[in-house]
Amino acid sequence: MKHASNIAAVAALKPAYMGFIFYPKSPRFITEVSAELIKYIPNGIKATGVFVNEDIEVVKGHIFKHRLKAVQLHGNESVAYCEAIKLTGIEVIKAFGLAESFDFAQLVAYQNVVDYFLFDTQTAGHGGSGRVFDWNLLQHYTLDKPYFLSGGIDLQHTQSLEEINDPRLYTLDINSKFEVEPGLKDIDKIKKFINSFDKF
Ligand SMILES: O=C(O)c1ccccc1N[C@@H]1O[C@H](COP(=O)(O)O)[C@@H](O)[C@H]1O
Repeated sequence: MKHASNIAAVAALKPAYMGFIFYPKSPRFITEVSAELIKYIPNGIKATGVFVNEDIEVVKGHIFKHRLKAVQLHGNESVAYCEAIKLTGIEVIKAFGLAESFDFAQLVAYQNVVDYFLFDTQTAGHGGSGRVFDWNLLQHYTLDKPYFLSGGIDLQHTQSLEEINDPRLYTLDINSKFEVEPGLKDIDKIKKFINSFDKF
């Protein structure tokens, strides 16, 4: 999210979270000017900073400056790193890129530190790929911690998403498939997506 009127239009749809990408290599990277717009997000929506292997003091700076309610960590952030962010009092969402080779055992060490896991598609770019992973891999996830499902979710996935019967699936994270251009969300398409569900 980068543009004031687009942020307001998405906020009007009342998502639980709105994400702002503080990763310089992303086409959705927000500058200082666009980061200022976060303050216009209503209290009921969690303004979320998305970071990739960022210096922890830089993350903390954004948390306080922009009054973030959550951070979404998309790199190789350690358990200790997540713990330090958690001490700031905000919600920590730790993202993992899934692929056949993914070792689910590594999640055990994070489970008591983070609020949610986020399962995305494993790519070199760390996220925002628009690619879907094989959701059957989630059969190997044995912990109780609820998770966000992410990675290339599009309008065409509604029915398959409805069929996922997993109480740990906390919410869906949509991104690049609902854009007119990077950082500019397609409001009509998001409305269609929301209205196509009975659950979520
Ligand atoms: O969106 C990005 O550019 C991005 C860059 C680096 C890390 C995370 C990023 N976005 C997050 O990636 C997932 C999946 O997005 P997509 O649906 O595949 O486009 C999502 O959680 C975004 O918040």
